[in-house]
Amino acid sequence: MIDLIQKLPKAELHLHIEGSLEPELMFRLAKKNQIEIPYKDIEDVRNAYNFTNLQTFLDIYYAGANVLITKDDFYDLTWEYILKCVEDNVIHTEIFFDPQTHTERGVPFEAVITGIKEALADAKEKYGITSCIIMCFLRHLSQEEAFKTLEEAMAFKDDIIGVGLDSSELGNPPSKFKDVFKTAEEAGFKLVAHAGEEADFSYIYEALDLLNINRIDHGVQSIKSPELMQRLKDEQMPLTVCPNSNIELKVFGNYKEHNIKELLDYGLNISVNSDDPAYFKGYINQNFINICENLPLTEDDIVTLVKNSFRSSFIDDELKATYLAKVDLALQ
Ligand code: HPA
Ligand SMILES: [Zn+2]
Repeated sequence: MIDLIQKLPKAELHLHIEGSLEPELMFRLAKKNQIEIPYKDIEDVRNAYNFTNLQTFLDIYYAGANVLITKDDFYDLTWEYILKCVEDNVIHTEIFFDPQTHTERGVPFEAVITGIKEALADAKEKYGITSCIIMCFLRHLSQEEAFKTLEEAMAFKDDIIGVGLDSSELGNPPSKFKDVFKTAEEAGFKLVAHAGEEADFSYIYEALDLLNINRIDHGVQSIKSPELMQRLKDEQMPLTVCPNSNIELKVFGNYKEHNIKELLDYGLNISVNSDDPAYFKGYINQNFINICENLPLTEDDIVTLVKNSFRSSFIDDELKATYLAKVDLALQ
């Protein structure tokens, strides 16, 4: 099974670039930029990555992002993630970034997007890896602030395929961002949102009905509503599931309790993703390995999960067909 996971080309659809900041790079950038971080060494960092829920993770994740200052820092961050894509056979990736985490600290929007974009252009040239960029609004901030961020993003519209919604879910429902998502939709952005990660399935209904999203990030709480399950199946609405994240943030007690096999068996459009791999003990292949070792997934299930990742991506139909053919070729 591990062989199969390794050899299949994959797409990743749920990856926060700030969540791919490995402790080694964090230390290097902290030193270069003279930013204080609350860790004495790498082991100290790893010990701190012991989360009890989403918020305890986010506090540490935002603190880590403070070391990112210049365009080159964002380039290096993105390039290191690309090297992991090469290792794990990810041939297409749709990455999230959180501009407000950086602009709030005085880092220009342009430095963030340009650093990411240049690394992705080099990834295409050197490795043939294709990519898109999705800008997320921080849901613990106001809709007004999201509107300001959207306005800033308009200067880089050609570089950003869609908008998303992340950060502290509980108490910040999709309805809070209804107007800004409508404006983003009218401007031609694709729409995604984290929903039903920690909060109940009513957040998934809101994301579908009020934000009109194209994909749900996480969505694992949908299992609590038979009616929602039927709808997600009928619409083949993609759910970008992140197993390691769900275990590290205690959404499920352990891998054996994860519901990905049930969601898949029901007929939902599920893909596997790494979310914040530097914080959650592994990149995409490790996510596949962890679920395979703990759940009765078959080889056909793995192929379905991988094919779903391409089917649910924002690439055009021709490239989708090319990539799906590559999956079939790898199976021969
Ligand atoms: O899993 C997540 N959920 C919400 N916000 C996030 N920001 C990074 N990762 C996450
Ligand atoms: Zn996420």
